[in-house]
Order: sequence, then C-alpha cells, then structure tokens
Amino acid sequence: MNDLFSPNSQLIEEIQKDIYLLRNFTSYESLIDEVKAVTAQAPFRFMHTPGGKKLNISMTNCGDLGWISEPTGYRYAAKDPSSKRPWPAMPQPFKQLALTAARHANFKNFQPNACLINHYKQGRVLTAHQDKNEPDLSQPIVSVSLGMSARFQIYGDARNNKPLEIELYDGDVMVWGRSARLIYHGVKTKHSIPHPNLGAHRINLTLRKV
Ligand SMILES: O=C(O)CCC(=O)C(=O)O
Ligand SMILES: [Fe+2]
Repeated sequence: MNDLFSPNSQLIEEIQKDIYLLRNFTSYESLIDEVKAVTAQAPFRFMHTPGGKKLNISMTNCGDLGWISEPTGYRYAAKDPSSKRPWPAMPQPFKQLALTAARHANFKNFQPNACLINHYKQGRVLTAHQDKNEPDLSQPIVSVSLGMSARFQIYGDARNNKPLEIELYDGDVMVWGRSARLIYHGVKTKHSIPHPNLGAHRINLTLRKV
C-alpha cells in the first residue's frame, strides 16, 4: 500500500500494483450536464451479448469510437448502430478529467478517444471481465464513478480468484494500467448507497485509447 497526497490534496492510493484509486476526484454535479448532452444524442440502450443475452446494464458512448456488443462479437465502432450517426464528441471536461487522473497515476501520455458510459440500476452487476478490445495496452483505463455507490471487484489475473472489493462513491476515479492493464474486474450494486440527487442509479464513464 502506498498512500500519498497529490498537490491539490486529493487522496491517491495505489491499491494494488498499477491500480490507483483517486477518491472524490470529481462529482455527479460537475459532469451531469455533459452526460445529459451525450445521452440526448445517443440514448442509453441495452445491447446483447454475442450469445444473444440482453446485458443488464444500459450503455452509450461518446468520442471517436464507441464500444459495442453485437451478434458477431465486441468491437469499437465509429457510428452508433442505433442512429447510424457518429457518436457524440467527447466533452472536453471528460477528456481533461481523464488526462489529469491518468497523470496523477503516472501515465504521462494518455490519449483517450473513446468513452463508454454505463448506467446501473440497483442490483445490476457487471461480471468479471478484462478490457482487452483496445490495441494499445500501454495506455491505461480511467473509470469514473457517478451517483449511487458500487462495489468494485478486482480479481487480478484470473476470473476465479477471490476478488478484492472496494466501495466506490460518487466522484471516485480508478486508473489502472501497465502490469495491471488486463486485470479481471467486475461491479456489484446489491448494497449500493443511493446518491442524494441521482437516487439509486449509477453512471460510470470508462475512458480508453482505442
Ligand atoms: O462500472 C465500472 O465501475 C466499471 C466498468 C467497466 O469495467 C467497463 O465498462 O468495462
Ligand atoms: Fe471493464
């Protein structure tokens, strides 16, 4: 464990090698207008797994490329398959937040061009998975929690490991990369604490370079 304070006094904790937690780094209030602007153009939708199962978390994207799940597999697409239009541009505050968070975790040259936005209702889960659809694994993942709390699960190098679990709250940011870039991770929201303004909803931004 390696605790240190960044120059602006936000607590940064390296919770495992190359996995960083930046508590209270942003907030629902400071990003919700941008989230609403994106979802007005590209609404949340439930995608289906390649096996045909409906995902239990709704999603949308902004940026040059958006992560999609379809019968042929997972991929990044330049156009929203629902509207056939390009995804909304990545709002500058998202990019700025991601760069700053990455820099705090010693990733000096992060160039996010894709932002997946997940919406969780209470009780929904994201099962253990790796983020591995990105070609350049030297670039980190920056993940921003907004609204209701959630239990983030870190399984490490195998999905059947016993996970380290961390409760994430509104405004917390996780950054992982280097030796941890391909960790298995998941999310549970069974015992989540509702947010005063957003209630029992959680929005997560996952910023990546594709
Ligand atoms: O919601 C989260 O905290 C993580 C999201 C995630 O792992 C993903 O979108 O790949
Ligand atoms: Fe992920």
